Amino acid sequence: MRFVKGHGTENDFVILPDPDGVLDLTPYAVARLCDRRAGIGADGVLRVVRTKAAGPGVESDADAEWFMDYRNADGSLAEMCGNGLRVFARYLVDAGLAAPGEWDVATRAGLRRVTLGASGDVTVEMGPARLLGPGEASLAGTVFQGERVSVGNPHLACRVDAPVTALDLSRAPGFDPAVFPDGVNVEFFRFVGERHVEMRVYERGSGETRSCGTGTVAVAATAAAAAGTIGGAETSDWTVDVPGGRVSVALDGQAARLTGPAVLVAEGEAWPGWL
Ligand SMILES: N[C@@H](CCC[C@H](N)C(=O)O)C(=O)O
Repeated sequence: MRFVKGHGTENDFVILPDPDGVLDLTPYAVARLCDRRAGIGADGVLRVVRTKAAGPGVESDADAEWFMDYRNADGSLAEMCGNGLRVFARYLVDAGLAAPGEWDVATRAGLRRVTLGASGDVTVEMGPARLLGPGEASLAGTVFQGERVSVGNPHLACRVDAPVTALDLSRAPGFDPAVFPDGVNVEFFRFVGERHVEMRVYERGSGETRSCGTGTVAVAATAAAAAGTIGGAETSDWTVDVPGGRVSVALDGQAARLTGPAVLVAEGEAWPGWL
């Protein structure tokens, strides 16, 4: 099994080229690949498959040649992955499977437009960030109030006043499964300047990661609402600092564009029989 390793602001992925959809990618295989001691190590897997070969549940006539089949490190499926999509697009261009420019990628959350050159940052149209009202999560006995946000996948963006480095994210935040029946990605963010926030995230299915693209959009939308710059015609550009680097989020009403790096670091072959 051939693989490529890449990351977007240190949210890292094992990329599995599978253009014709022949791989039997079980949750067990994903978890083994993502294992940082016994496997290759990653926050998730990006299977690169032609939309028409992607199988049940994916519209084969979708107006996109490629489907991003994203899996969390524990093997679970997720609807969307913003950092993963930048890395996915960079892989397609570097591998000669797509030309630099603008085109759509199919995801479980629908089509997402990517824009990229032959090198450099990648921009992704993230679709709407829907603010769904208040919610809460607990961390080491402390309850944090936040905003529930859908960016295709579920988020809870909690504003804090202290530096986010002070938080203990070694354990999963607690939440009410009746409020989040499909689980939730929990972000903690703090304003550090005008339209500038820092955040940390505990991802559903992957644990604490060094960045989460959909999470940065959830945070920017929540921060913009707190600052009174969302919901109207007004646009706002946000800088989001994460442990793995920095991304920008441009908001226009509910629409969001995420821009940031996408880096491919290695390619290889899984040892025959290992999985
Ligand atoms: N890291 C991703 C989000 C991956 C999916 C998430 N863990 C979920 O289960 O919804 C990103 O960059 O958006």
